[in-house]
Amino acid sequence: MAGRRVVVFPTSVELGPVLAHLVTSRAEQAVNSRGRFTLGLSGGSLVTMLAKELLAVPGLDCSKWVVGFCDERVVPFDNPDSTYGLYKSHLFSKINIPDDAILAIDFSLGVSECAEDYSGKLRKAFPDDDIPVFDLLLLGMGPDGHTCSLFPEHPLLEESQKIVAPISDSPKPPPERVTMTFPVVNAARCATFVSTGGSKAPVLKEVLEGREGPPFPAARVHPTNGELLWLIDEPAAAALTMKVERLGSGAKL
Ligand SMILES: O=C1O[C@H](COP(=O)(O)O)[C@@H](O)[C@H](O)[C@H]1O
Repeated sequence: MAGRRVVVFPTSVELGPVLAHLVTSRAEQAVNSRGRFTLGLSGGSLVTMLAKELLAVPGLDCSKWVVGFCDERVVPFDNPDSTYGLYKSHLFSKINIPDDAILAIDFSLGVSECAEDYSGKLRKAFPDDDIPVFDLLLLGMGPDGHTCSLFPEHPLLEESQKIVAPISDSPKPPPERVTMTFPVVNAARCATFVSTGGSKAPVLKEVLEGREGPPFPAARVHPTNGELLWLIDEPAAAALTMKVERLGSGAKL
C-alpha cells in the first residue's frame, strides 16, 4: 500500500478542478506508459461534478480511455437511476471516447447474469490481469459508509472469488445492482474517493479515524500496491480531528 492522503478543500468549487487535473494527469501518465488509460466510475453525486469539470478541460482527449463502472444499477439506460445513462448524457456524448471503450452492463439480463456478463467484459478488457488493475477508480461514499454497491454488514463485503457480484437487496434503491468487489477495488493503481457535503461528516470521521465494531465498507478500501486519495470538502471534514492536507483549486495531486 502506497499510503493514504486526505486532502480537504474549502468547497466543491475548489475540489472540482483538482479532480479534473488528477484524472487528466493520470490519463497522460497511463497512456504514455501503457498505451491506454483505464478509469472506473461511480455514480451518485460524482456524475455531474466530474462531467462539468472534465468538460472544462481545454483539449480533453479521451481517445485512449477505457471506462468501466465501479457499480451500476440494473435498470434501462433511460431510467434516471442508470449511472451509464447519466454519464452518457452529461459526459460520454460530449467527449471523443469510442463507444466500444465504455464497458457498460447489459440491463436486459437478470441481475446474476448481468454481473457475469459485466465480469466477462472486464476480463476481456484486462486479458493480462488475474484481477483487473484499473489505473484510477473514482469512488463515492454514502452517508451509511457504503462504497460501490458494497453496503455495511452485507455478505458481499467478504466476496473474494468474483470480480463483479450481483446484489438484489440493496438498501439504497434501486435494489438490483452489480458491483465491483474488494479484490478489484484494492487492485487499482489509484483509488480516489470524492466526498462532499455535511451529510457525510459523521461517517467520514469513523471511516478515516476508526470506530469500534466492524469497519465501514469505505474503510476497507486500501489498494494493495496503489495509492488511496480522499478528496473532501470542509463540510464533509467538519468532524475530523486527524491531521489533513488543506489545498485550493490550483493544487496538483
Ligand atoms: O448508490 C450509490 O451511491 C454511492 C454514493 O453516492 P453519493 O451520491 O452519496 O455520492 C455511489 O458512489 C455509487 O456509485 C452509487 O451507486
